[in-house]
Amino acid sequence: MRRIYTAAEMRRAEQWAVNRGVSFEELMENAGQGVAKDLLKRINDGRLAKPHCVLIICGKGNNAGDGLVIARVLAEQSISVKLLFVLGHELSELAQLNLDRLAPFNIEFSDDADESLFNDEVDWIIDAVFGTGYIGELPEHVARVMALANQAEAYRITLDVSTGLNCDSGQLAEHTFDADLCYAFAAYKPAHFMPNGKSKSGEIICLDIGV
Ligand SMILES: NC(=O)C1=CN([C@@H]2O[C@H](COP(=O)(O)OP(=O)(O)OC[C@H]3O[C@@H](n4cnc5c(N)ncnc54)[C@H](OP(=O)(O)O)[C@@H]3O)[C@@H](O)[C@H]2O)[C@@H](O)CC1
Ligand SMILES: [K+]
Repeated sequence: MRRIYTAAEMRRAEQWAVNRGVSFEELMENAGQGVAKDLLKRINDGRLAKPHCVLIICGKGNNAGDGLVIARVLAEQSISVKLLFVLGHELSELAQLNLDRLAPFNIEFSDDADESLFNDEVDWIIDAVFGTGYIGELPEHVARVMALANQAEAYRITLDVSTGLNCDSGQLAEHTFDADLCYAFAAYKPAHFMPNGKSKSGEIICLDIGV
């Protein structure tokens, strides 16, 4: 059955899962591990080339937390990972926990969205800035980073929803992340089926994360 949840319905479903005994931490781990597993499968069966370098653009909420789980799994596979933080370093508790777990790995961190970060070395860009928690307008400096990501010669992957796209209304900001591949967590979001949202999501895969 195809589930389509708004941001509010998603939060309720996550809370029910937690009430049944799954932790938020496990849900995040399942989300990140699920994405990494699918990406590694695509490398193994030849649908994607193994990347030399993956740039993960992180916000400060749990969407960033998912990205940081993926960073760990890719680093464990000896894939070079760079992290760019665009909303500062005051992260959600779970994002911080997963950032701390990257300490044993040699991962470059930056909060300077310099054009040189988006060079030819980067084969994949993962958008972990905003998911279902995005409200209001896309901050100008984030829009600038998304524009650089969209111009880069890289394969673009987004987590849950493309940054700049409102998952409930389908409203698009200028320079919304233009994904080739989108991983929706637990359920599709309404915008995935709206023309605006479809145009910025690429192939959409819905992953079961235990919700
Ligand atoms: N919950 C769970 O168990 C699981 C959740 N999962 C993942 O979490 C995602 C939802 O996470 P989330 O709720 O933390 O929101 P997210 O999209 O990361 O961003 C919110 C942050 O951005 C900020 N912000 C918002 N709008 C803004 C704006 N216009 N301009 C500037 N800032 C703005 C806002 O900050 P605030 O304004 O509140 O200070 C807040 O800090 C979901 O899509 C899925 O990927 C999975 O791991 C599975 C388990
Ligand atoms: K995202």
